Amino acid sequence: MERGENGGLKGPVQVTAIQGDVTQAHEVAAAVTGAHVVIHTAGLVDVFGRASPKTIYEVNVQGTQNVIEACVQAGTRLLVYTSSMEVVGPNTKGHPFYRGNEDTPYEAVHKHPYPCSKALAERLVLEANGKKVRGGLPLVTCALRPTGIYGEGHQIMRDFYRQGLRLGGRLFRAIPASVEHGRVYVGNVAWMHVLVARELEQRAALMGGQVYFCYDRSPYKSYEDFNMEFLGPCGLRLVGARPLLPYWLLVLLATLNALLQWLLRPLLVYAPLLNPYTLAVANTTFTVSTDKAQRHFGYEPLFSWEDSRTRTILWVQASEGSAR
Ligand SMILES: NC(=O)C1=CN([C@@H]2O[C@H](COP(=O)(O)OP(=O)(O)OC[C@H]3O[C@@H](n4cnc5c(N)ncnc54)[C@H](O)[C@@H]3O)[C@@H](O)[C@H]2O)C=CC1
Ligand SMILES: C[C@@H](CO)CCC[C@@H](C)[C@H]1CC[C@H]2[C@@H]3[C@H](O)CC4=CC(=O)CC[C@]4(C)[C@H]3CC[C@]12C
Repeated sequence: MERGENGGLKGPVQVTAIQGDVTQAHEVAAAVTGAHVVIHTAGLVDVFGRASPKTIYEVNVQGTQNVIEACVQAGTRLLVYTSSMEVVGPNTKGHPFYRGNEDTPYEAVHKHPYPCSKALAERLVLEANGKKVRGGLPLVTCALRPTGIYGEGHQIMRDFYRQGLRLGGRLFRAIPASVEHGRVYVGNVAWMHVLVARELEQRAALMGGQVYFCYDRSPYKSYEDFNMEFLGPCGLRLVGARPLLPYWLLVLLATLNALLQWLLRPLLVYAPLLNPYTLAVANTTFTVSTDKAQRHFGYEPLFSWEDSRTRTILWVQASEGSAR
């Protein structure tokens, strides 16, 4: 094997897939045994009410506890956790987080099961830093907090695309263009995980117990305007310079959806995109501006904004066939 541009090994890599459920401690233990470093990215991402709060807790919190325990038992010293911007905010009060970094003071108050579970899991991971693993050496942990991830495989983007096609090539603006969202390309999120996994052992004193936002050079835009960077070249247009519906009406619709979800629960899972939580997140500015990952372990985005955009557009276009 030879060395690539970034100093990493280049060439064929052997991967062994082991399927398992993070809520089952023995399955996690079997997967972790013999590993030098663990990247724990499994999670139940549900802000739509598809899964129960109990299931979200079991997967995201209990599952993470199982991963930590497995590292301790197996003597695995290095653990990288995929956390989320959601452990910080937007909070229930709708306070904007504008160009914030890892040290920006912010009142992180949550009620929704998903951010609550991610916050609890992140705390478990950070508190486990320094814990003795089998053999007596200390565990070194850190948590990465991606902002909204986009790229190939982004299901919500595909849903918006299909909805736009059904509406004759149009989407209707619901959120003011002035509400900005931090977004990060999936390839850069993955790259940051690889770098952390590579550097954590050598830089344990600096990186152990730390959190890092996952960021790149994707532009700050509203959720809808950002999606149009990809959906526009695929033939859709966003109608309205301002939201077409007044905010109070969106709140009413979101509340009705939540009520319907509750009423229909015994019969079926009604989980539309719009609910009071997703509306609040979409309608609150949350943007990150930091260089902590660059300072601590030399992170630079592997994919430029232009590459990330092109790759995502190609993926949306490729999904067109299956959309009709
Ligand atoms: N999608 C986003 O915008 C963001 C996601 N994240 C985090 O990134 C991670 C990956 O999320 P996505 O790729 O978006 O979601 P995803 O749903 O595509 O991936 C989650 C993965 O976890 C696996 N998983 C779920 N329950 C499991 C269980 N009980 N045992 C083992 N594996 C299980 C799923 O099979 C899936 O492969 C999650 O931890 C999520 O919280 C963080 C910030 C933003
Ligand atoms: C009101 C609608 C009008 O078009 C738009 C609704 C969009 C929402 C479904 C999304 C807006 C913001 C998204 C969340 C954000 O990117 C942060 C996230 C981080 C995570 O860790 C998981 C996913 C998510 C909560 C993401 C989910 C979808 C939105 C709420």
